[in-house]
Amino acid sequence: MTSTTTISSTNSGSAHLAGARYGKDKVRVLRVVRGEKDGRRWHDVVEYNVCALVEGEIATSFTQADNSVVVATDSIKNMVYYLAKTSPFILQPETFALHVGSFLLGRYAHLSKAFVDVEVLRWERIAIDGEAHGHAFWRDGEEKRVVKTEIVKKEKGLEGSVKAGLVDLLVLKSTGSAFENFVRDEFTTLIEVNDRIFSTAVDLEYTFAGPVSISLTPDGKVVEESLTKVKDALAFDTVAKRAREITLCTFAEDESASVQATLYKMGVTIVGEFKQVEEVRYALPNKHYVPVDMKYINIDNSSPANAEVFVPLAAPSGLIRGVVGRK
Ligand SMILES: O=c1[nH]c(=O)c2[nH]c(=O)[nH]c2[nH]1
Repeated sequence: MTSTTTISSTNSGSAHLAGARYGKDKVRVLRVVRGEKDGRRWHDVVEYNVCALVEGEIATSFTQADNSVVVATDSIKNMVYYLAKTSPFILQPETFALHVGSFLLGRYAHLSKAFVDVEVLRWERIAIDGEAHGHAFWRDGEEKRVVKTEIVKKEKGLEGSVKAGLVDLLVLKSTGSAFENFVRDEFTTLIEVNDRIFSTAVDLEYTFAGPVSISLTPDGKVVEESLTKVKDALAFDTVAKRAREITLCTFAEDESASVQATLYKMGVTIVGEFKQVEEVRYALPNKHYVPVDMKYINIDNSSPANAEVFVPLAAPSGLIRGVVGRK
């Protein structure tokens, strides 16, 4: 049996377009900034995955097949490349994201909001005899720095809000972690341990206080000085570096009573150190490593003191989320 479906503008009933946003995702770009240091080549490279979406007076492109309001996603991609070449902020992902969004809104009167996310891939300088190389890099793991921006058109200029953080920072400690005194009832099979492996893939997001203002010239050009001001005021790179250090240091040093308790300490430290950070959010999967039961060969590999051989459990994993805000 064959069936056909007819879609016409008359059969929408009480349905309506409740939201509309579009753009280009996974715009992959590597930028080289060539320079010199002490008479030798000194290059900076960044590799970004950019997602740039817009909202505005675009409803008719959905409801009436009206493409006259559509800036092609292909053109949005080309604008990302254009700014990767020309933006003075290309090496600073938060400001670059704000620049891309502001550029789109400044250029097109019918667009009112932009959502620009950037993932930063880790290219670290290769060290030769302890000295950083000028133009050779290695991929230092799959961890990514992430940036999420929202730019909104206001009567005068633009307002931006910024969240940033990191994902997939894999960590493991072989002691200094316990889990005791939890609820015990007929569903409890887990034994209490005062020493266990703690491993997680850190997903961290911090929200900057805002919104920040970004200026446009009367003909819609982004005033770069206004972006410089935002960059300097919020110190994006310092926060990124310290938030990562605080996460690693707290993870390593804390005598952890639980993932929950360690997460809270990390968040409190970041909020305490940076007044421009309003909120810190972590999602920490508890990547379980289970001691192998070796009773079959009369070996104790299970008690915390003797557990040395472990099996990583891919699934299930715990998942602990927490948000630390400012009072
Ligand atoms: O740190 C932990 N928190 C939990 O909530 C939990 N639940 C569990 O089974 N193991 C753990 N570990």
